Amino acid sequence: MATKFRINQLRALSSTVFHGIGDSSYLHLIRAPQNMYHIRHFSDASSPPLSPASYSSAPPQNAELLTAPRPEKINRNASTTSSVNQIELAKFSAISDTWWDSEGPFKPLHALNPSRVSFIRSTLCRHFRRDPCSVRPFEGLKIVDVGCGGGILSEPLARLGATVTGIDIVDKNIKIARVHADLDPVTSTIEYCCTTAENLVEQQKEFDAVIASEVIEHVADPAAFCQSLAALTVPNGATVVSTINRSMRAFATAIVAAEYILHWLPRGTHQWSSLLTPEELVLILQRASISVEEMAGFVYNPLTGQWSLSDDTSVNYIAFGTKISQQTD
Ligand SMILES: C[S@@+](CC[C@H](N)C(=O)[O-])C[C@H]1O[C@@H](n2cnc3c(N)ncnc32)[C@H](O)[C@@H]1O
Ligand SMILES: [Mg+2]
Repeated sequence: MATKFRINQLRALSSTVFHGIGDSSYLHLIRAPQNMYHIRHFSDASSPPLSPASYSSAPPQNAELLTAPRPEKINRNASTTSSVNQIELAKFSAISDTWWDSEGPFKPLHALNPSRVSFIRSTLCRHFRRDPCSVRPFEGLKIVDVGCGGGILSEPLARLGATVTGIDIVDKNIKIARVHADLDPVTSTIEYCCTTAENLVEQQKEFDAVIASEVIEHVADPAAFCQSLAALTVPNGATVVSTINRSMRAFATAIVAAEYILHWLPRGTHQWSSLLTPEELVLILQRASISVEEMAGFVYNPLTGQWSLSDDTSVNYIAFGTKISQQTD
């Protein structure tokens, strides 16, 4: 049974790629214009959308994750810090005064920013029916930037008109984000808070769009983290997650080259075992009631030193999903 039909019409226009992911779910990734994939979920393996031969014969790379039991629902009244990984936080705390040094340890995030803002702008404009040519297309939208760090992404979102809340568990990051945002009256409207997504869930906060960029690979429990992101998203709202693929190419480039050869990032920034493949991310978001509808990769051009959007999700990628409305009896 297909759980998503909205993008049916794209099938006629685009080449299709199928991935078998586990015993009971399939993803149908449809190559679409603008270097993006559109995604359909099939939850019944007994009636796949095309012949089984269309599916990848390779087994899922992380079968144990794909077959893991569904995470418990977040208890809004319980105090939980399921996303906090103290070792990861110590890494960010150690380099927190370099957030706005575009040649420092966060250089890759500065370089990535135009491409991820472009993806977020186009997907949110489509979803919320905003004019992408408008100067402030996000006017009136409440957005939370979860794991905002120094505010590299929060600031352009505020400039696009959104009412932005930036949260991060490292207090030093929030202080630096605050000081930097206050340099410009437009970004000084950002509300920064040292907290976690699960704490905001406890406070019953909700946002039109929830963004967690380059954070999920640093949290203790990605599935519980996605549950929190979903709980923070209003029904029919948007959730955007970007991260690094657990592929051999990502190991060679994002870890070996970036950390050990080019020294873009401190050694040990990323743990191979903490990375998620796009299929795994789509599944855990789906289990959290977020239906991923669009995905894009980021590719780095060593000649220009710039990143751009691509259909190559083998290293860095970003996913846009919508919160499935719960049916009430
Ligand atoms: C690689 S940085 C990304 C910063 C920002 N999203 C960006 O892309 O520019 C990851 C950030 O997530 C924060 N973080 C990690 N785990 C967190 C958690 N459980 N709750 C909130 N923030 C967290 C870290 O402190 C760090 O600032
Ligand atoms: Mg990272």
